[in-house]
Amino acid sequence: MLEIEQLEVGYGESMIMRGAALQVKMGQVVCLMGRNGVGKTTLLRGVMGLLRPRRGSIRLDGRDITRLQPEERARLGIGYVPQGRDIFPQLTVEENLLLGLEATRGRIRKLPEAVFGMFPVLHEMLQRKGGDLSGGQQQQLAIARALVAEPKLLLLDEPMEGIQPSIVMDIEKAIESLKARRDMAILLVEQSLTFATSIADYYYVLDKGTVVAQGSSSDLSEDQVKKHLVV
Ligand SMILES: Nc1ncnc2c1ncn2[C@@H]1O[C@H](COP(=O)(O)OP(=O)(O)OP(=O)(O)O)[C@@H](O)[C@H]1O
Repeated sequence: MLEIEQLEVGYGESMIMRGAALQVKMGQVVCLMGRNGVGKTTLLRGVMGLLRPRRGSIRLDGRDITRLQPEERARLGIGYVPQGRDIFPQLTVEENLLLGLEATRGRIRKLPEAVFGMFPVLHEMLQRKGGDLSGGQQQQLAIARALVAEPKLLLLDEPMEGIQPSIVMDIEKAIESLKARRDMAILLVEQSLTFATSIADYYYVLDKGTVVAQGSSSDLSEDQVKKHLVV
């Protein structure tokens, strides 16, 4: 459903990704790994259209989206949860979630109940300001805001980073339940070997602007992690 070929993307003249190729199939959870600064976030931003690629192509369900604007990609069903719980602290939880519906341009008008099934705390805190939530709750809100638009491809940038263990478990469960539905593909940046081997189907390791290792997550071994990921 997502096919990236020979992608070159970066900032100004500095190309961070230099020929990355990867695929995510419908129903799969694919884990993007690599040392700090190798360009995992840059790749996700390229897929969302926040950075314009210099070369290469990005296809969604066979359609070339390489030149489309982020809003158009959102409308085609890409949801993006950036690193660092990018929610609006002054708006209520409900208002934050309603903003997530904007991407659908009226296709979905009501917040889907399934999101509250996944993160019940958000239902309890609907009228609270986003800024009053704990870090982990804000991350749940950021994920829920992407989910209300019912994306078919969800991009998650280190959703578990710096979050208390109980909420990490909730987020892992949410990802598992999304995977079980088999109507969504998930591409996420995550460094935890346990997560990669337990929930993800496939992994890619990035280094020096390209993919240096990939395979089925069940084959991901500690040796490979040491070889590619430990500084
Ligand atoms: N706005 C920017 N302008 C210029 N260079 C940038 C910008 N953002 C990131 N970079 C550079 O791009 C490179 C890749 O950064 P990126 O955030 O994609 O890496 P990452 O693999 O996601 O790292 P981390 O795990 O630390 O988040 C880094 O060298 C970084 O300094």
